[in-house]
Amino acid sequence: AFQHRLWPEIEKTVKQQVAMARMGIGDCGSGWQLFAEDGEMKMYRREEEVDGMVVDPLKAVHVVKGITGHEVCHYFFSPQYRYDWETTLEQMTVLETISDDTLMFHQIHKRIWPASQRDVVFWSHMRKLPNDQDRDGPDIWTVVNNSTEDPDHPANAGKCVRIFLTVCLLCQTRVIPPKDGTPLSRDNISCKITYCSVVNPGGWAPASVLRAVYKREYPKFLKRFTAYVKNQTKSKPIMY
Ligand SMILES: CCCCCc1ccc(-c2ccc(S(=O)(=O)CCO)cc2)cc1[C@H]1C[C@H]1c1ccccn1
Repeated sequence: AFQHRLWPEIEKTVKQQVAMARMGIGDCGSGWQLFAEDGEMKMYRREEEVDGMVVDPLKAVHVVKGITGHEVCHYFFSPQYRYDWETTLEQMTVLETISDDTLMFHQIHKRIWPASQRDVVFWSHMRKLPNDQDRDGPDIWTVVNNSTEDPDHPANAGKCVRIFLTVCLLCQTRVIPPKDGTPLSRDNISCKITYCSVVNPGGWAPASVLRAVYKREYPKFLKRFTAYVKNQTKSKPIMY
């Protein structure tokens, strides 16, 4: 297939991000601290600063009944649904359709007082991965979003401060076939979701403001997004 200029970077980043997402939290010695918990959802962060700016890596793990990894990645990747679940989104533009599973976006997010408004340009790639642990187990699906440059959208040219991010959504479907051999239903499936993100807020913002924003926004985002996928899929055939 035609090699897009970004393809080598996409390949490398996807492999790297999937490997990191698959690594567990490890023991508390690994620096991950649990900062939010809600039922099956657990959110961890590491406190890290680059040039005095908070860039705390985040890792969330969640198990959601009744949906598959393919469905979670489909609704996360596809632009037509994003305004339904991404509450901090003010504007989203698809800059380029690189292939049917790879898009480039420009997003302007709502201003969060007292910080200035942010925007981001990133490529987004969705992929099915072989389940190398359990050969005949269901596939693993992932979406990786990674900041990139776009000559038509130079950083910090307008009113927004450009942020930089790397996000990996890794989904493993679990199927527990019913004993009595009846056909599979959504009661027999669940999805283990691992969401990893590192956001560099671009221009300076007070560490206390950023950490408060993340503490509020990330749990809200993951709960709202997964509830959205359950609602969208509940009366549709299962997409494996
Ligand atoms: C002073 C705040 C500076 C940072 C503002 C900001 C910008 C982008 C983002 C962001 C951009 C993309 C993604 S995604 O996972 O790729 C999905 C596609 O939208 C995710 C989060 C986050 C935040 C921070 C609000 C915080 C926040 C945290 C989770 C969700 C929403 N908002």
